[in-house]
Amino acid sequence: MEGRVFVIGLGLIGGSLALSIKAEHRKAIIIGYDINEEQARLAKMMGVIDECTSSIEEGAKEADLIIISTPVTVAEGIIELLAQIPLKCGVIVTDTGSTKTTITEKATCLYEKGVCFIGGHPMAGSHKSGITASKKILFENAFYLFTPTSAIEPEKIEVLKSWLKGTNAKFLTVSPEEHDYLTGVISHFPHVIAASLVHQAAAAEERSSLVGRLAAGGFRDITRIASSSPTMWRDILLHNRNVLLDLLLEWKDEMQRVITLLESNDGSGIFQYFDKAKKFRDGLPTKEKGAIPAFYDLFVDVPDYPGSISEITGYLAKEQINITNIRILETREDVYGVLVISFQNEDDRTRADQCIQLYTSFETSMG
Ligand SMILES: NC(=O)C1=CN([C@@H]2O[C@H](COP(=O)(O)OP(=O)(O)OC[C@H]3O[C@@H](n4cnc5c(N)ncnc54)[C@H](O)[C@@H]3O)[C@@H](O)[C@H]2O)C=CC1
Ligand SMILES: O=C(O)C(=O)Cc1ccc(O)cc1
Repeated sequence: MEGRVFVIGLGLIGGSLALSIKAEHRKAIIIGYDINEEQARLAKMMGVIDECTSSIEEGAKEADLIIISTPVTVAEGIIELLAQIPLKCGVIVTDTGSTKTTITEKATCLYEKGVCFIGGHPMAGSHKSGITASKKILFENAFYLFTPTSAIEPEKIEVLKSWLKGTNAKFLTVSPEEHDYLTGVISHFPHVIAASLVHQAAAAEERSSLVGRLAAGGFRDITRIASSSPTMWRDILLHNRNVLLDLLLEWKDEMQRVITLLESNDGSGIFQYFDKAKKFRDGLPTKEKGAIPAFYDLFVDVPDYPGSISEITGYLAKEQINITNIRILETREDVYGVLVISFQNEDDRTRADQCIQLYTSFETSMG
């Protein structure tokens, strides 16, 4: 497709979308704006956008597609601003916010002006933020949810999907309310819990300084999302307040059940509690990319690890398999270390597993 795409908010998501749009639509011109001039300067320097603009008014007026990829409460103000300035006839405005009900309500001011707004949420990302974390393949195989109102013509949704084809995401349409409930359960609430686990460990560290050292492995992994942007998550919580308040009350009941099981020394009840959770979790799809990116980790038992690491990375490089992270778990220092190698996707992990098995005699597992 040809035309002008205006991206407002040049962070992880805005940058990644700009890259995937440009990859698919070579002739499109991508214009970017960020309140943080350094982000905008970097975006231009990295070739993520073709041009920078110094105001939303300037960037918006000739745009065929406007993508708002700022924190959600900021997006509300930008929608209001867009409703007050001249826009090109036929323009499509979309956003990438993690919440949809408030934003869709806010966008009424655009519909009233005859401007098409289609709420969007590419459900992939990272705990990292900023333009430097952006990448073209971020949304590959991820769900991309749209929340158009009934007033939106289906052809407009098709045009938006064509613009976003290069994301290689799986497009789905849901209502804004269903969106906020689903993401509340599988994304927003887990972020609250991850932060609360970290708070608990931080408080425990007052009692024993060993907490931090022992938390380095598994605990650090399961609380990774607590390292996400506090600004972004504050805004998400404020937008999805009602869903989260309900979920927190349900969680309190859930914790009360565990307290009761423990107080009554109910071994069979405790077993059931874990067994039911295990069965549900084991039944979750492994090949789908959910809202919270999975860890595509490969565990390799490595004796005498300094030499083994370069050997393994050498084989992976030879097969052109990209590694996103690598670390050692020192379980039994004297005999073995466990090398944990993280990959971008399932395919890379499977290839890496086959590669290591082909070239070495190290034991591997998917964890
Ligand atoms: N981080 C993630 O994993 C995901 C985030 N989202 C949503 O996408 C949106 C963007 O998130 P990220 O890219 O991760 O955040 P980010 O922090 O990487 O980027 C946001 C950018 O917006 C800019 N910004 C803030 N106020 C602005 C304003 N008034 N005008 C112009 N630019 C402004 C910031 O300077 C920053 O560069 C958020 O609404 C978030 O909820 C959606 C999917 C995944
Ligand atoms: O980094 C993670 O695990 C995330 O949770 C990424 C994420 C953040 C916000 C979204 O709306 C969707 C995905």
